[in-house]
Amino acid sequence: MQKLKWQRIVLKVGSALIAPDQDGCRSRYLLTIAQFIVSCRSQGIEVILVSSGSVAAGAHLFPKQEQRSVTMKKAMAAAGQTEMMTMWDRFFDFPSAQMLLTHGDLRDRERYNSIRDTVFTLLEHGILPIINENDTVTTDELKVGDNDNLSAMVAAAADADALMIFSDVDGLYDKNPNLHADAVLLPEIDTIDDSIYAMAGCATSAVGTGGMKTKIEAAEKATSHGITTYILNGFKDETFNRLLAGENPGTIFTPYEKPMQEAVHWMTHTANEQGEVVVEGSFDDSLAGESGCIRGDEIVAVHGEFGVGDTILVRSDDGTRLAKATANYSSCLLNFIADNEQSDFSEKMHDSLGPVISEKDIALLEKS
Ligand SMILES: Nc1ncnc2c1ncn2[C@@H]1O[C@H](COP(=O)(O)OP(=O)(O)O)[C@@H](O)[C@H]1O
Ligand SMILES: N[C@@H](CCC(=O)OP(=O)(O)O)C(=O)O
Repeated sequence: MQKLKWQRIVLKVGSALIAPDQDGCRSRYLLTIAQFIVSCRSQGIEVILVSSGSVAAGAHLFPKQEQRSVTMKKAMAAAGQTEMMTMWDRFFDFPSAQMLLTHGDLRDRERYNSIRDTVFTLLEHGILPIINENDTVTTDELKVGDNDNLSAMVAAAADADALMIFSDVDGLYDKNPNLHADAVLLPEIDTIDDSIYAMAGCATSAVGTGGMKTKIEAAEKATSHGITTYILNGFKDETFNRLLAGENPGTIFTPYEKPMQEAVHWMTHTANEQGEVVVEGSFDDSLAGESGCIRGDEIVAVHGEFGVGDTILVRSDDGTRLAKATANYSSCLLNFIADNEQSDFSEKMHDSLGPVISEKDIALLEKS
């Protein structure tokens, strides 16, 4: 076995691997994944597991005809999560730790930092973090909604160098292989653009969420942070043998040559904007001015409610999304400045508090 090049990897395991018969957890596929985790760790690679499957694992505890409602799925997740953790834990002779997260946690910078600290501390002590979305507490507003995107956010937070998404197909095909017999597997993707998204269809299994679309979104998030991303078939032993031999058994997405810095990546891909400011004219006029920041008197309108430190969207008055940024002023104060445009209040605020947003806290978005 050759020495693998990764230092820290995130493995994402889809529901179909956890509960292939939709009748509780099965060890059939997990045993091979667990052996892969053990092999990686024995080579000194730090592993973080993002495990889907709590809903699928818990389903058998509830009557079939009642399983459709959101409330019932939350109950299935609560019961299935314990079953799933018990199953994982049984495979290892080292400790594992459960972390249940929501998008609400990840997009709050303090909670995000706390998640990072916990992951690093667990890894330092040889404990395997096993992460899932906290389905029982999430609302539409607070959830990531699929573990592909969650795993990419986790990989970025953990500064991983590879993200491996184990699913029920060999990788990304030019069209859904479960619907088209002539679909062709794409072994390597260098650039993720609309043509790649156009190939992605929905999940066709009863337990999957998001299909290929969310896996490509995850690959985009991860590769922009310099993380090599794979989509792989977790049903096949061959996948793991080939990975350990240093080969690519599925689809590999190559990382950006110039990855985003961690804080900019978080702002772009994880933080939700709490509100927005509209600035006059183009990006070049407003953001790249001589001070490299936005001043109160350059703001045309303020939408939503946000406080100091919240992430906001900067939009130009023609609707273009220019950037995400950390607000140095609250929406309340900005509205006051906008309402008192004629006075010298804005100038005074700028002199005393500094710019509304400053260069170091801006993540530029592509012009659309
Ligand atoms: N272009 C494509 N290439 C491969 N699979 C695709 C494609 N488009 C849609 N799919 C579907 O995506 C499914 C995998 O996604 P999903 O069911 O959500 O898996 P998981 O539970 O592992 O997250 C495949 O079983 C397949 O039906
Ligand atoms: N959090 C959910 C998994 C959601 C999800 O993304 O599922 P999958 O598409 O199988 O990775 C659960 O544990 O059932």
